[in-house]
Amino acid sequence: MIEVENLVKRFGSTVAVNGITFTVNDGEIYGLLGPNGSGKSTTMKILAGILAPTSGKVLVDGVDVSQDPLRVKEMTGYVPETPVLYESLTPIEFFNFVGSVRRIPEEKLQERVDALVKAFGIEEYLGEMIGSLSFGTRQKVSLISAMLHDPAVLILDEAMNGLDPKSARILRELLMDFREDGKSVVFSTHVLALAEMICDRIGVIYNGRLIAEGTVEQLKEFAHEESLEDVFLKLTESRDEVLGIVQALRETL
Ligand SMILES: Nc1ncnc2c1ncn2[C@@H]1O[C@H](COP(=O)(O)OP(=O)(O)OP(=O)(O)O)[C@@H](O)[C@H]1O
Repeated sequence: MIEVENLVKRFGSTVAVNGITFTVNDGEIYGLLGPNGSGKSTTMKILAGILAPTSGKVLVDGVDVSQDPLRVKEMTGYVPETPVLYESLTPIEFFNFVGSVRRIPEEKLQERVDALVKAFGIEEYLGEMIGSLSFGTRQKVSLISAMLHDPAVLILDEAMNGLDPKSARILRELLMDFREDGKSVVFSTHVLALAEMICDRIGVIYNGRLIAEGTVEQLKEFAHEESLEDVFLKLTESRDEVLGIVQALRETL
């Protein structure tokens, strides 16, 4: 379970996260939606113990991320928006490195590496340097490394980026199993159809604030709209702007 209370993050004069409160229950996939620069990645980095909040509280299974970020990192698997990987290692060397840092018993590590590598179909790249791999394959390496220690919580920042349809489906199925096992997932995406498909609840972030929260049906009701896209555009005050831009383009082109 993840409890976020009145979270604030400032970078100098920029308020990236401005008093966000939400809870992700055990066995729940929580989607974070919001326009570019609205504060999703910053929020997720704080949840993962990567970034310290300016103020507010984050508890992961009752552990305060400000007081014990190491414990939170042990419980959490985090996939950043841009994979941070060692370019000169091969995937297998990287998985072994992650295994030793996370102190995963040898046998368990081997078992999980084998299963996840097979699931994402990257067997043929295990001996290549990570720096030489395609974007999608690097994303798979990042995903696998985040799941090796069987975390109780997964923080996935646009994790479907670059995945082909087969791998995207496999990740979706894995997330369903994750939910079934009572774990918590925070999932950001710009692909609204994907959010609709996998998220139990969605929080809409705009200008660092959580402006709406609920199931897709609740959000549609709240915004009096029929599609999640219209809900999103209305809540983030983008719809009139989109119409204006399209109109101007039509007149010009
Ligand atoms: N390290 C940093 N230093 C200064 N400003 C930052 C830093 N990280 C993020 N910001 C700013 O904080 C705000 C929120 O950024 P964030 O990356 O959290 O947005 P986002 O919702 O994840 O955007 P996107 O959808 O484009 O990934 C932006 O104004 C961004 O420029």
